[in-house]
Amino acid sequence: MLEINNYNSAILKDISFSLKQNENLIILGENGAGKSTLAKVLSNLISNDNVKLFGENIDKISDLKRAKLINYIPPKLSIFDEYITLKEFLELSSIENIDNEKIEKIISLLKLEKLENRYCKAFSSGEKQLLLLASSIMHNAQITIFDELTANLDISRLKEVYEIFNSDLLKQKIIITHNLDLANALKYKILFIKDGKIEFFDEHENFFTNENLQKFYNNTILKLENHLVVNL
Ligand SMILES: Nc1ncnc2c1ncn2[C@@H]1O[C@H](COP(=O)(O)OP(=O)(O)OP(=O)(O)O)[C@@H](O)[C@H]1O
Repeated sequence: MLEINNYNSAILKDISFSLKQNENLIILGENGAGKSTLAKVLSNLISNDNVKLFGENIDKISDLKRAKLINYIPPKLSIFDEYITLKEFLELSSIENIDNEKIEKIISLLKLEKLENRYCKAFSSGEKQLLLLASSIMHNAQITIFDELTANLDISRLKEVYEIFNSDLLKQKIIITHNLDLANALKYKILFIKDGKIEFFDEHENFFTNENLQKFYNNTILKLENHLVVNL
């Protein structure tokens, strides 16, 4: 259960909504709308007393407990140790004991065997995003927020990530994306933010109507069969 009440800042305006336990969410909105800022507020990277996690005020929860409850995955991997390998990164992603069997399973699931003992700093953008996904599965928080995880993934990787999002491998998920086809296929609840304000918060089927696509995307999106494509 996640709740935010009347959050205001220079960027976000009167933000209130709640998610039930295990209810997943997609956050949409144009560049600069406030999506990443909202994610940082929800995970207390921007500290506040407007968010409640499972009934408790986020700023009153200990760091360890908060890490178990919510995990923000940023758009880009930051490496503080240039000699850290993928396997070592995954070992550090566990909150509790290091589970080597789980690490091997995740490496195999995401087909990362070739990268296992290589230094993360040299990974391509897409490989770094797969590492972030693997790390989030190791961390296994109650709620994971992905900020543009799929931005650099090729089509077959995108499909694999879609399947992971569609499975129960991760618990509750909040996904920030510009990929409307992914948002449409996942069928999560939708939150659309514009200029720091929530313009839409409801079920998926009420968002992806031709009327809304016109309203929120100014005729730049076409619905072809059940897919959304950019009208170039
Ligand atoms: N630390 C900051 N100080 C000042 N302005 C900021 C700061 N962080 C973000 N902003 C501004 O707040 C607005 C919202 O930024 P945010 O990163 O939340 O947008 P976004 O919706 O995630 O965009 P994008 O889709 O481009 O990633 C932008 O105009 C941005 O320039």
